[in-house]
Amino acid sequence: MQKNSVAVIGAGKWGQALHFALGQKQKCYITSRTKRDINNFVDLNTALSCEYLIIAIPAQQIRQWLDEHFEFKGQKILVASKGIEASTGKFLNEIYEEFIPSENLGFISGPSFAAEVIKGLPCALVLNSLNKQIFIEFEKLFPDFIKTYYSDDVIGAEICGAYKNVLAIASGICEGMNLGNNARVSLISRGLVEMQRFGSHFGAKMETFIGLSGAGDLFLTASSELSRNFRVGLGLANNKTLDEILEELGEVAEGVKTSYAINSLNKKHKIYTPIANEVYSILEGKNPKDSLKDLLKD
Ligand SMILES: NC(=O)C1=CN([C@@H]2O[C@H](COP(=O)(O)OP(=O)(O)OC[C@H]3O[C@@H](n4cnc5c(N)ncnc54)[C@H](OP(=O)(O)O)[C@@H]3O)[C@@H](O)[C@H]2O)C=CC1
Ligand SMILES: O=C(CO)COP(=O)(O)O
Repeated sequence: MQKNSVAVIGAGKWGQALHFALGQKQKCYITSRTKRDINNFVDLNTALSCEYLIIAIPAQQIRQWLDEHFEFKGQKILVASKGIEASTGKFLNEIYEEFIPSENLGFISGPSFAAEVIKGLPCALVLNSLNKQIFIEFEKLFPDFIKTYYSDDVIGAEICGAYKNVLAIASGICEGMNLGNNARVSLISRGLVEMQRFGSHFGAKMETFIGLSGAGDLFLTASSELSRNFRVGLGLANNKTLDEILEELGEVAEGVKTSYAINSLNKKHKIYTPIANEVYSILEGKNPKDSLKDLLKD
């Protein structure tokens, strides 16, 4: 293992933004499935030999990627994805822990559009780990324009990062239906309560939901067309098919698959999640106008 070396795995929008950010203080390698003309782009084996890895591949692809490509050699890992595995309902920390000891793992959360980070605009992130030493070591790698906070509420951060994407779809639908500011903010506020109810079932801490990981990332994603998930909602309200929307997007919108994961988890654990239920039903073909009526009377 190359001591003190840093690599990002996954050169999508977020991977490239993190590569830019981490490249400010030290050399930062990047690798991806598709070769790209980016500074310090290396092959996967070179990246995997680095001591510090930041992994930014979509949630649904993580298990297969870890299974086929990853070998644990003591690397310290920061997970940058946000989502829940649809086929199993597993949170990303649960998947990673099948391959890597939890003391080597950290999870990034908080409001952070890649398009702004890659311009060097200021932002604040939370680095969540059961092992504070992971935070101490990764914190030093981040540039001055990013303020980092520590939390040990890994499950809380995972749930916030995943759930807010589903709520962003709901908010985009609300915007696309021209329901007005009152409706959108009511939806976001009740969404926060719903996300916290879901999270507390799995042992997440209350304070995580009112901080950067919860309210912070939810307010950002559910109120801006910079969000891919919000744009999925706009498309659904405008009667586009999901296939058309995802084709136009050309990037991952994690809230779609995460809606399916939440739908099975809330049925299994009997958690009251009316907004996520309606997003799932709309993805399955329900008319958003009928969802609105049901949400108002429920
Ligand atoms: N964009 C943002 O603002 C933020 C995104 N995130 C999260 O980061 C994650 C990645 O998002 P983002 O980078 O924006 O998504 P993009 O759609 O821009 O990129 C995803 C990248 O993942 C790689 N990839 C896809 N499938 C596989 C696979 N099977 N094996 C290996 N690599 C694969 C692809 O690499 P290749 O092109 O080389 O094939 C692709 O470029 C998501 O979970 C997202 O929610 C979190 C915070 C902010
Ligand atoms: O997670 C994000 C910002 O914090 C990005 O959200 P989208 O994936 O909806 O663009």
